[in-house]
Amino acid sequence: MDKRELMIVAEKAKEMAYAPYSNFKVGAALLAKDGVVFTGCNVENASYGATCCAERVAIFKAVSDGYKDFEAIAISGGKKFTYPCGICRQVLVEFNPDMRVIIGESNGELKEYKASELLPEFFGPKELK
Ligand SMILES: O=c1ccn([C@H]2C[C@H](O)[C@@H](CO)O2)c(=O)[nH]1
Ligand SMILES: [Zn+2]
Repeated sequence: MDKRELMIVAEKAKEMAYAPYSNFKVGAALLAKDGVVFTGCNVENASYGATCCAERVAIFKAVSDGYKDFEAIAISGGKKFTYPCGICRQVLVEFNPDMRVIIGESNGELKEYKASELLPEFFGPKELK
């Protein structure tokens, strides 16, 4: 699956977002190394801090289904590029600092980063060994 196809899956996942407070819907599509794709959407809560971002929903779904090796994640949010928040960046580098992070604009333009580029000098699993 190429990055444009992965972004289309993320756009579709965004339709499931539960975002009655921010009205900012986000979808994510996470590509595992064996080709399986997991989706996520943001899930908000009346107790705002209980909200979970689309990216983490996708990662946690995948991990709970036994997947830990991820190749790429596409994120679809607003009209402009929606970058993952700090907490999600931390969760992405945990599993693969080289994971490709694909973000897009409504005009179809895509940008791609490595997860570690978005969180330089991160605290990770190696610190606890
Ligand atoms: O990359 C992002 C940025 C924001 N959000 C969600 C969290 C919250 O529900 C809403 C507004 O911050 O967007 C995500 O899911 N992913
Ligand atoms: Zn986040």
